[in-house]
Amino acid sequence: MTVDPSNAPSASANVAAPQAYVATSSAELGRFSRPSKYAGFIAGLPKAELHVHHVGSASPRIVSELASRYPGAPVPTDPSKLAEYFTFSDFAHFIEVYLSVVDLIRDAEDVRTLTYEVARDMAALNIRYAELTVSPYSSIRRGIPGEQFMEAIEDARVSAERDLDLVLRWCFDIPGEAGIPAADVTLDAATRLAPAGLVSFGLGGPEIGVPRPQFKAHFDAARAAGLHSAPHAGETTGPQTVWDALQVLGAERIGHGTTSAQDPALLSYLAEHQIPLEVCPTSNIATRAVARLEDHPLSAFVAAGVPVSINSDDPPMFSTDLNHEYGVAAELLGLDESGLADLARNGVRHSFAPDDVKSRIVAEIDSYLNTHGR
Ligand SMILES: O=c1[nH]cnc2c1ncn2[C@@H]1O[C@H](CO)[C@@H](O)[C@H]1O
Repeated sequence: MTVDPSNAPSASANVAAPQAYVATSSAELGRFSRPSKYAGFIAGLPKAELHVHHVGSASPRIVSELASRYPGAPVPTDPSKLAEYFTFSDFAHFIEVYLSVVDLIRDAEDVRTLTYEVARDMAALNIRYAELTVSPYSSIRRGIPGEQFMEAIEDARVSAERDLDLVLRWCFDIPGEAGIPAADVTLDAATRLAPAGLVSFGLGGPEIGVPRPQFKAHFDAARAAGLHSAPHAGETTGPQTVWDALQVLGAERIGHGTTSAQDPALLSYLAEHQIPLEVCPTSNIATRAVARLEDHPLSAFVAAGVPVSINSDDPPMFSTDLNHEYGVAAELLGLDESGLADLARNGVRHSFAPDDVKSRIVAEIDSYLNTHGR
C-alpha cells in the first residue's frame, strides 16, 4: 500500500471542502437513511469523533488494495463488491467480517499507511479531533512487533497533526473475544510501550459470553497508569453490562450503551454522574443491534439528560461517515443548525483532548455557527 501525497488536502483546503464525502463510496453512503437537509452545514462544521475503529475506518479502496495482495482472503478485491460483503446478518457476523479485514494488515508499513489515510479521510470531513480505537493485540499476534506498531501509528498521528489540521489520540481496546491473553498484551502495549497519543483504555468485540468483570485488574492497572476508561457496553447485551462497565471497570464514557434505555435507574445514574454515551446510530442498524432507526433510543437519552456524542464507529463498513451520522442525529432529535453545533460542542467537551485543543475547536464551532447558521 502506498500513500499518494498529491491527494493530501492542505489544512486550508479542509475548511473549504464541505461537499467531500470521501470516507466511503458516495453511492453507498446513507444506505440506511436519507441525506440530511443540513448536509452542507454539517460538512463544514468542525467536529470531534470519539468512537471510531482503526481498521473499521479503512476506505473501500484500501481494503480492496490490501485484499488483492492476498488472493486466498475472503475479502473482495473489487471495491464495488464490498457493500455486499459488508452486509451483516447479525453482530457476530459483523465481527467475523471485521476480523477478516484485520487479517489483511500484515506489517508496520500497512499500519502507518492505513492510519494516515484514515486521518486524511477524517480531515476531509472537517473532523478536527478524533480518538481512534486501536487494537494492538490484533496486529501483535499477527506478527507485527509492538514497538514497530507504536512507531507506525505515532508517525501517522504526528504527520496528521502537521499536514491535516487533525489532532489524533488513541484508545487501546481489548478485543473481548480473545479473552485474558489479549487483555494482557493490550495492557502491556498501553503501559510499557505507552505511545504519546494514548489517552484511554477500552474493551470491544462481542459482549455475549464476554463478561466485563473479568477485565477488572486490567482496567485498574490502566487507570493507575493515568488512562481514561472507555469500554464498549450495552451494544449487544442488556443494561447490566453497562452497570458492570461503570461499577467494575470505572467507565468514564460508554461505547454505545444502547440498551441503557431499558433501565430508568441506569439512565438517571448516567445523567446524574454525567457519563457520556458514544452513540453510533447507523452502526446499530447495520449490525442489527437495533431493528430500525425510528426505534433508536438516542432521543430517550437526550430526554433523560444523559450526555451523548455522535459517532460513526466503522464508517465504510456501515456505508456512513461522521457527517452522515450528524444528519441522522438531526433527524432523530429534530435539530437545526444551532442544535447541530451543540452536538459538535458536546463531542469536543466529552473528549479526552487537552484543554487548549478543546477550547480552540469549540471557538471554531462558535465562529462557524455565527457565519453559516441561519
Ligand atoms: O461496533 C463495534 N463493537 C465492538 N467491537 C468493534 C466494533 N467495531 C469494531 N470493533 C472491533 O472488533 C474487534 C474484535 O473484537 C476489536 O478490535 C474492536 O475494536
